[in-house]
Amino acid sequence: MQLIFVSSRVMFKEHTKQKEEDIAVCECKYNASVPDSACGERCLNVLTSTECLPGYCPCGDYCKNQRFQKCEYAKTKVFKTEGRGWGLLADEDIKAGQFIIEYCGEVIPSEEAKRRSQTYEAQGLMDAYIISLDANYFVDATKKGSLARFINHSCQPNCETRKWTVMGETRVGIFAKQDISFASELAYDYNFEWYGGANEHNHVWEDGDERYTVDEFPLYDSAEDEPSARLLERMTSINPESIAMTDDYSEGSNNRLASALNVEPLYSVPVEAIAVNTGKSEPCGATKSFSEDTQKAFQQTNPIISGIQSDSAAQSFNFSSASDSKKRSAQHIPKRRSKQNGRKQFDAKHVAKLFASKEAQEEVIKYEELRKEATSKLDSLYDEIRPAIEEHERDSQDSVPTSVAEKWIEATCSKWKAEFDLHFSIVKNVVCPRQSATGETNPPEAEGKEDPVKYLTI
Ligand SMILES: C[S@@+](CC[C@H](N)C(=O)[O-])C[C@H]1O[C@@H](n2cnc3c(N)ncnc32)[C@H](O)[C@@H]1O
Repeated sequence: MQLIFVSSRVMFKEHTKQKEEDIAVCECKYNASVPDSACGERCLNVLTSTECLPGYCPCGDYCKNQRFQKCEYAKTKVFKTEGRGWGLLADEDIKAGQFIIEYCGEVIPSEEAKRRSQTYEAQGLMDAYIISLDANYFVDATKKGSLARFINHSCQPNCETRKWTVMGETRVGIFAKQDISFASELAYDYNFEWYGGANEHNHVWEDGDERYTVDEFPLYDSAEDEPSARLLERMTSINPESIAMTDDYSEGSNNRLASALNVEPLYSVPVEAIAVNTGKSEPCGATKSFSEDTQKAFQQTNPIISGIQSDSAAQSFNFSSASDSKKRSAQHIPKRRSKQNGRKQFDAKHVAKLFASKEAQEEVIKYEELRKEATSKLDSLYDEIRPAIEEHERDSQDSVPTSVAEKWIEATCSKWKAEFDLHFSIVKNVVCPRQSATGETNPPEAEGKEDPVKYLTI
């Protein structure tokens, strides 16, 4: 399996041989009477989520810190769930913290992930199998992957994803969050609650897609990080379109089944060998079907699973993987900003002149000023927090400090609000025109006799 995994990397990403001086060598000494001595919890490499390299670890063959390399997986089995397509269950008792399986697939750069996600979406594939790996790469388990691709989402998961450095490269593993008993369904939190719903704009694949208005919008990682009700209220009231959800989720199940059967596993388990547990109801309750909203949110997004939860993310905000493709790349941030700046703008002063009433003109100009102010505040805030964002890029971590993310949300919301107010004011004055002093509803001197109504489409 490892070989295939590596070869799949070669398709898009050269496997770079680690330089000798970059290899992390721990200081453990194997002691037969202390089993944990050979790279257990206190091993320096384990503490930094880095696997020891065979031939370099002082504990030699006793080293216990090569789980990805040696594919030390727990026993698992694919089964048919009710309403969630295929799922994966524990085929033995699993201990809390235990490495269960690596999330294998084709390692592809973000541009390729973007292209594929669009293709899968166009093909009607509703299941999401693409997850972010690091700043620039994604793992696509749609066509080739390990059994980890069958693990479903749960908001009360018994597993979690963790990133490890193995031979100098980042890899993603599924780990038990708690003791898991035999026959329990495995599940982790896809962490997408902000992905497909209110933050559908984080589906930022389309460079030319002007539907989405927010750049570098930090996402919340866990319940502890929930934004204040005030912010949420502002976000949803300002951009109601972004939470509009459509489509019926149930249609996805056929595609799910087809895709499960078409899968080309990297794993050596033939698909026919998959145990199909049709008669059984949900084995453990760890995974519930998505709520209606979540299902719709899922369907609305392209097939990309949201970000991998990093160990350190507990008190931090998390960028979603979908948005990661752009957000995480240092080159992308300025590019996106210039795109944002180059977005079709309109001249509010010119629009204001089209109104007959002085009050209407003043109101539009006032809101235009407020919009400019909010935009420039957001721009200067960007410069202020840029080091933190870039640090995040370098680390390839999923998190930026909460304080930075909060500031960003606040400023972004203010900008949204200012834009909304401006647009609202124009629409209101077009729909309910105030009369000018001369009793006219349109300005006699309107340049070129433009129709103000056309600005409604701006
Ligand atoms: C990584 S796949 C998981 C395996 C998938 N169930 C299958 O049959 O191949 C992710 C997809 O499974 C479905 N899924 C995952 N968790 C779910 C849940 N709790 N309820 C409903 N569908 C779920 C969604 O379609 C999602 O895009």
